[in-house]
Amino acid sequence: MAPSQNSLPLHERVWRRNNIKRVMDITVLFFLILLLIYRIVSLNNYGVPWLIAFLCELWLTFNWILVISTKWSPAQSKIYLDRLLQRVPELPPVDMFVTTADPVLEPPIITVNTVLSLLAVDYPANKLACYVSDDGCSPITFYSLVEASKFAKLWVPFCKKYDVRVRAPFRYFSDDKATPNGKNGADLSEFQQEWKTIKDEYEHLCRKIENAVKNSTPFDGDGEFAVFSNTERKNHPTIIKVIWENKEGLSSGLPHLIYVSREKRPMHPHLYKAGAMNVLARVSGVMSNAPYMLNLDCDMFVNDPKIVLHGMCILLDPNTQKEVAFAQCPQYFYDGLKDDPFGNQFVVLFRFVGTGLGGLQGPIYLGTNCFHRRKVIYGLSPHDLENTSILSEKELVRNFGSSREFINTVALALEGTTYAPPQHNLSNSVETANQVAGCGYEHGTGWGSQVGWVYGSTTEDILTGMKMHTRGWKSENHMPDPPAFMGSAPTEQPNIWHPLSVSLQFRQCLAYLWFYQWGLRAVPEILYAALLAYCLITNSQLFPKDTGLWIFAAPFVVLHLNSLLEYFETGQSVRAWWNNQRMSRIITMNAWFLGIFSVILKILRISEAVFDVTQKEESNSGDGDDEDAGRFTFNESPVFVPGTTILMVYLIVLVMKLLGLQEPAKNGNGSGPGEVFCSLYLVLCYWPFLKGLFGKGKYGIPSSTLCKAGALAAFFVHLSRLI
Ligand SMILES: O=c1ccn([C@@H]2O[C@H](COP(=O)(O)OP(=O)(O)O[C@H]3O[C@H](CO)[C@@H](O)[C@H](O)[C@H]3O)[C@@H](O)[C@H]2O)c(=O)[nH]1
Ligand SMILES: [Mn+2]
Repeated sequence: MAPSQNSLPLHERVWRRNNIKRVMDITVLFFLILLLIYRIVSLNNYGVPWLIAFLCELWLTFNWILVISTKWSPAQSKIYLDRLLQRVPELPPVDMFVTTADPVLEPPIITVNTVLSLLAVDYPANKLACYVSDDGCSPITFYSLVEASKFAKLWVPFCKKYDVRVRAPFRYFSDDKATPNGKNGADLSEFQQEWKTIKDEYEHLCRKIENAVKNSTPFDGDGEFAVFSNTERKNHPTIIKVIWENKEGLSSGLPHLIYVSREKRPMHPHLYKAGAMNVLARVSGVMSNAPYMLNLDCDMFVNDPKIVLHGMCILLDPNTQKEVAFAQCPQYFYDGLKDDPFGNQFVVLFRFVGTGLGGLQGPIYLGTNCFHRRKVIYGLSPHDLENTSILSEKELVRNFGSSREFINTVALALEGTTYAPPQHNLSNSVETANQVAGCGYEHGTGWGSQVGWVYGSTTEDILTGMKMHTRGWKSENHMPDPPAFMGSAPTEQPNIWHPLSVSLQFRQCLAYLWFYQWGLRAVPEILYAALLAYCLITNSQLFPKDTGLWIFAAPFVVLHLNSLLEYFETGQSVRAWWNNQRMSRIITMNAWFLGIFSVILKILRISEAVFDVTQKEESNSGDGDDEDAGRFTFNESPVFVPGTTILMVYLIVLVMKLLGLQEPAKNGNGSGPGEVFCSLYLVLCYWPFLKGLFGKGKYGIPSSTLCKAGALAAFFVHLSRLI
């Protein structure tokens, strides 16, 4: 019997065939095991260096097993939008969150674009509310949003009328061609007329915001902005402003827009983004209490206007209601530099590890581009769903805090019986919202541990997602083409010191490090590099010279071929592959290596973690002919010391080898082609540093770094000759 229309799923997991990849992966594993056996068998002849090499290779093999297991059965979700539209008579409300933290590092115009792209999504506007959390407590950000909401009254109808795809105006207008999206059969000249008007309006908006940024104190004591006077970023009361309310509840109108700056007091912990998200959860709870949430960082924008509908296909599917906690879209960046010189695009990572996780319990939560269920954020686990008895009043207060009004909305959200938001207008709930956004509200409650975004790490996203997974929820990948969301690509080289200078808890750190397959690999990688240099200096062997050498060459070749194929499969160039290959060596041996250090310092309580917000840029010039765009820049940060040291050691070693300055080999076992090849490979990886040795200004390695690295390198060479 054919399934009735109503039992057809709204979404499905589609498994990808990947037998060729499996064969390749297993081949690599086979060679790695062969190599380990070879090492053990011949250990007696070579002593300690081979033992260390064996341990490093053991680690690599272990890591590889983890990788294979993650990638083994990739799956992706396929959604059926038409079924959703036919079947679901009433779409549920969705609350959309944007976080921003610093009006300087995160220019308001970027946040404005994120917000505009959200306000313009294809979804009944009376079901949407957009909340912007501003940890910068900036009147300029507020002002920009007020102005943006005025512009939105033109922008949103324009987008919908002409079915504009990219609804972030700075991206839309970066393409100078005024061509409509076709289908609507619109009158071309009418379109061009409107296009021109809207473009002018957008430029006007940009100018207003720029001016506000320039004259930084124009708002003192002035009406709406009075609340911002006498505030400091880290010391101010809660500020909540309803910038726009869709009072008539028009589905074709504009979604609500609410500005939220949570209370900050010097003695209260800031709790970073997780703190901001939890305040957003509560504030939206008392205002619109939508059963679903979408959250975006301020530098992401909607790239597919149907994305909220997509998200609902996954979360409303009757088959997943009891299983899927969240739907995660990848974090792609537009306008990355050609061939990804800094290896920060992660296309291959999302494609292979992302889909791999998609075939397991589901992708990790990336902190942005994600749809959540409110009740899961509130700590519900799948088996609580059967268990209809809802938490007692006392338990609710213990977990969620003492606001009665808020507790009532929590009870509704947990029951999930009704979509209906509280029937009142938003301004009536501002007072309660102020209360639940206070910095003392969470004291003694379950926020940050039992409920909400998890505290204790600035990678709150991974922890929060992990918590849901450990409660038994699944998650789904959603990777439409074109991508659902795009971010402003860091066109600078990544601030490679940043990832681990944040406060990671150790176990969380392990999970995080493993996931990106860098992290702890810094230790064996640095060891291996040191060992190789040592062997060349002392003219001893790390690799066999006879036919045994192929046992080492084979996994090296297959491993590289394997990853090269992944780049081809995702439509990238050899160059992009090599850049990423190189960057992963550099990042591992520099940033992660120092990161491990900082974690150790943190464990020993010697240093406190710091968190800085990543600099965001509004770039829309993707021109690849800017020669310096892909060039590495250096500064005096300690992060460049290990890399410079390694490069210097290898240059010394290669010169020694060339000039025959090595010690005479003991019993004829001198270093040979294997060692030389690997050294050349490493120098090639460090090419940007080599250029840095000769570069000028910010493109050159500063002399203090050169001195430190030089001293370390000389010390290393000397030490190697001693032992
Ligand atoms: O105290 C803070 C710090 C940050 N943010 C916001 O958090 C977001 C992410 O911060 P960003 O500096 O962009 O960090 P990234 O390292 O680029 O972010 C990645 O890593 C974070 C931590 O794992 C995730 O939360 C993000 O979603 C993910 O994009 C931004 O919107 C910030 O405005 C706050 O609201 N309050
Ligand atoms: Mn970011």
